[in-house]
Amino acid sequence: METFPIFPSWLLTTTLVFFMFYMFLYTLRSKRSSMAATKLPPSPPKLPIIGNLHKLLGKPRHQALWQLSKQYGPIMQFHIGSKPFVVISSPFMAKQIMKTHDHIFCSRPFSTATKRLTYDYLDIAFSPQSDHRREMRKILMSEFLGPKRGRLFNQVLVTEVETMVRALALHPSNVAVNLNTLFLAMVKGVVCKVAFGNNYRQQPINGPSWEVVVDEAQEMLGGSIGDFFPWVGQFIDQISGWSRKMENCFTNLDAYIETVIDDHMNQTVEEVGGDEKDFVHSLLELSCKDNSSGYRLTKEDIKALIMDVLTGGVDTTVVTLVWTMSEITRNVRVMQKLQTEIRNHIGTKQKVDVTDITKMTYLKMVVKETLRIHPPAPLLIPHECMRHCQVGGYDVFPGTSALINAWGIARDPTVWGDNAAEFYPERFEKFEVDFEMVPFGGGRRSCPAMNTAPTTVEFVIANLVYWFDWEVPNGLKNEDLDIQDEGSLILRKKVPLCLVPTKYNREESVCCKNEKLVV
Ligand code: HEM
Repeated sequence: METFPIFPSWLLTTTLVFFMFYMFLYTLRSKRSSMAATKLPPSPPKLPIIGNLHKLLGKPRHQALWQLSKQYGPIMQFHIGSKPFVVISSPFMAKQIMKTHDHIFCSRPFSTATKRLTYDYLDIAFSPQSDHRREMRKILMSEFLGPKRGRLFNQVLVTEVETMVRALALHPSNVAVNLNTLFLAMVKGVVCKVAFGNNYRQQPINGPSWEVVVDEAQEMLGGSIGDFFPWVGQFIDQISGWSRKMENCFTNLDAYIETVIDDHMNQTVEEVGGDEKDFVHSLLELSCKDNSSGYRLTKEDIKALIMDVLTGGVDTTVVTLVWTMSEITRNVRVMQKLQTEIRNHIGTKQKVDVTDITKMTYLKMVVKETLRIHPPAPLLIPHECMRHCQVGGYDVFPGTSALINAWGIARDPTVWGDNAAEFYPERFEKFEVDFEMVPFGGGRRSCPAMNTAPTTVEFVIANLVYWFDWEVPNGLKNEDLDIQDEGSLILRKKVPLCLVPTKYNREESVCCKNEKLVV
């Protein structure tokens, strides 16, 4: 019996064969035409397995990528192992990523360390885009960086800076001070006192010191072999000891944060005191009730927020202070002009107030110029693309990470002129900045402290150059100060900054060595 009486079987078979052949041709054609329509950014030739990794060998990443961008253009496709990147090297392309397509490039890539150190992506800085992350960012802005905490922040900053200035005034004459150590103690003091109520210097944490653990965490956040070479890389992470080191680092930091939270939970209402509430007190309050968006913080959320403050807030500020002092010391003209501005402004007053800073225009230009020439995060934090889009006429697909070369863009002579490599703060008298320098990133993932952090740096620098003159030790000229850098996630001065302070004698307007300071 025939199955389809009005359709003879030979006709059915022939139709089916033709249909399948047509579908095959159609698929082939559409595949070809979609390939032809896809325009990927230019890319250096890749090697099997490692991709373009070999192109990064022997030089810091931001420098190697900047060099390659000269050959391949302001948007360049790049592979490290199996992971695709686009490297962004011009203000126009940076604007495309952080403004035009900000809603598409506002996620972050996965990595083993970011997942672990952020309590499975409960934080702000390293988590993929989500409603939870937006909520966390709002909380940090209102409870730590906003005006609510402003009074306490200024109080603590002034006290810590006065302590630092007093210590410097008592320093033996002609002996160099290690400013890296000094700045770290001061910034840590400010951040910890505003966030936790005290420095927690004495708190026991298992194993290495607080500074070592935070340093290690930052190094780990830069990525591991396993992030770029699944399977083999993860195996290497295991046998090289990286995974164990990361686990130890997490355990140490978590123990520290746990101590801070438990101490706060054990405090009585009287101990807390209305005006003196710190960041952790506020977070704990938020964990007892829904906030205006109907969200209630968990203990893990609080830990992730503290982790962001520790890993994001301390080192970046210290590095900026070190670079600012380095540049003004080696640029004697800038130092003298800055001292004149500050000393004229303060006049016969007994001290520098936070409010004085707003009127010091040259000081602001000096800090801005430092952030231009030494952006602490030279490639920012990668912005991950969430869906297909076109950037500068090229296709970029989801899962691609954008590395924005803040370091290269801010030194480009085609943008900044022939003196791009020179430390010249006066350039900002005329230059209106848009995406020509992005030391704080941009868009939804920009640094939430971009308005407050420069003020902290300005206040510290104003005090240091007001109260002291600075010299490079060992008879070297100030102009010869070594400013080599190192690092990938954070770009630091390679050798610690050691300088000799000489107290400024306000009465005689001459310098006399090592007098007691009246602050
Ligand atoms: C001079 C000091 C600072 C510099 C140069 C700096 C720089 C940066 C940069 C480059 C980013 C990445 C932006 C991007 O990917 O587009 C960032 C993100 C971030 N910074 Fe800062 N930062 C500084 C101070 C601080 C401070 C004091 C805090 C606060 C506690 C902080 C908290 C954060 C957080 C939470 C993020 C993640 C933002 C997000 O992904 O939404 N930073 N910072």
